[in-house]
Amino acid sequence: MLLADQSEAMAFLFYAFAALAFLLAALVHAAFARRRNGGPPLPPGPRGLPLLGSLPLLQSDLHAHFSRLARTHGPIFSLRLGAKLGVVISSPALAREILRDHDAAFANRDVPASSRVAYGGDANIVWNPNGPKWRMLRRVTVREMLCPAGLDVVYALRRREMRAAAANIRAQAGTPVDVGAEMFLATWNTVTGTLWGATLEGAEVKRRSTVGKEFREVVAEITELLGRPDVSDFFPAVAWMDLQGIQRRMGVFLRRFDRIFEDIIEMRRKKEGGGVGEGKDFLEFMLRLEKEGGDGKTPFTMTNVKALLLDMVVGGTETTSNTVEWAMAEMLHKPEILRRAQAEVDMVVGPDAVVEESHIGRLPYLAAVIKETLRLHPALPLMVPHCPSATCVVGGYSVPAGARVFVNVWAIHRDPEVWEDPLEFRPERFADGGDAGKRGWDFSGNDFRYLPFGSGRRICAGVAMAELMVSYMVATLVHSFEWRAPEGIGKEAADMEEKFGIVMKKARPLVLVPTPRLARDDLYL
Ligand code: HEM
Repeated sequence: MLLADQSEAMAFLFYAFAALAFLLAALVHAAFARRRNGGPPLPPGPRGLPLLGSLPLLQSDLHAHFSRLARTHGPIFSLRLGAKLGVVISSPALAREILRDHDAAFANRDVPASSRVAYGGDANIVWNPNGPKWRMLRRVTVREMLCPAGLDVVYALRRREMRAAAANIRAQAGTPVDVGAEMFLATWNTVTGTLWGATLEGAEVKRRSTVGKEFREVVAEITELLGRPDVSDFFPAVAWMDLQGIQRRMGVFLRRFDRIFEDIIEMRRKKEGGGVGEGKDFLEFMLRLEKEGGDGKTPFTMTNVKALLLDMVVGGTETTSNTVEWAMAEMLHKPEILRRAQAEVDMVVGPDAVVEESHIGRLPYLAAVIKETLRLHPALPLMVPHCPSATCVVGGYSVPAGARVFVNVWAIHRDPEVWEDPLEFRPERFADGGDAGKRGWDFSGNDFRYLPFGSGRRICAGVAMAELMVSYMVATLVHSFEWRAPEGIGKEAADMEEKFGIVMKKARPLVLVPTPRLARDDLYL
């Protein structure tokens, strides 16, 4: 239960102040009622409790909970969350209406109170409304950092980090290794290296893992808080009280990142003798843009610099490393898939060489493994909620402006109407002969039955980087090592329980024992 972990005092305060919000809720209700009289009805849905609606009834596995509700109420349903209306979409046809037919209206966000703590909530890409500012932030980020050409420039950095990760795992051969933690560190170093050209200080093995763990925990906390329904969002009148303490906790984590960003910017400025140099990394580019005051049409401030850094380190790290962790967990359960992936990489790379990014295009089975992983374990199971700027008709129902719209991509990816044996991990469906393979389903979001990165204007800005990093990491892990469960634990080492957050993770970390399988030891250096 959402509110089960609140202290009694908090609960008392909440119910006391909820009364204040009653008036607001009544007004909203009246507005909805007027709309019902004038146009199509609101989507059906659970009745919920007076005033609070379904808020206290939400379950912590929100994606699965919504999926269960869809079975009763249909592929579009609404639920009252305090003074706000939530709408949940669980079918490809309706996702298409939202993300293609009404893309302009739905390409907006309902900024959570916890995100306003971060640079006001509208200085970055993720939470900016569809408009010139968002377009500019997204354009410069993709053009300068995340497009294939921008990524090519920093291949050496990705290679160095991947080799360091392989060496680090090699050093732990025969002992249990936390696969997600290793991959997080590699991703973190790659993303921050691409942003400001630096890896974490103190690269010796011990230091590497402690620092990686520290940041992983912070990012995981942030994405968990972002996924948690917050009373402040549903009763704006009492938002200032921060009854669940979500804004306060978010503030602590964000101040930590802010200090890191300030230090890095300061160091960069000192290095350049007070000015901004001609360097090639993304920070350098942003500092120049900030100095020029923007692109001539839209201003670009220091707050934007830091907010974009935050977007990248929060949006680009855990999403990627969790996907690798799920892929490895699935393969532990199906050794024949691991064997087939290894055979493919062995054939292309050979046993006395290491995987390079240039090999990836020649690994179609590995690509199918990754697509299948993202089908069953989409990193953002409810995407980032959308919010229509105007009332739209979807599936014959009114979706009012300002509603919080969840596209349940997790449910769509497990829909038996779309997928044969939907709960089976079967990469073959994405390989050449498979149904999804024949249909050419990829990450572009053009087919609404498969959209792990979203679709339309708000599609993930980092698709190219994510695909590259996940493929490179999984290829390296399966090529360089044999993997088995730790002694006495068996396949429980890779139990598949999920922990919901805006980014979904494994409830328990995947811990496996690696054995080197490359021909020579020096290949791990
Ligand atoms: C496997 C890895 C990843 C997955 C599955 C993923 C998936 C997604 C999804 C589903 C969205 C929301 C789309 C929507 O709301 O319609 C999103 C947004 C976003 N992602 Fe990713 N992502 C991944 C990695 C990355 C990386 C590596 C970066 C950058 C370094 C990144 C940057 C962003 C940004 C900036 C947005 C916000 C886009 C906007 O609101 O305009 N993501 N991602």
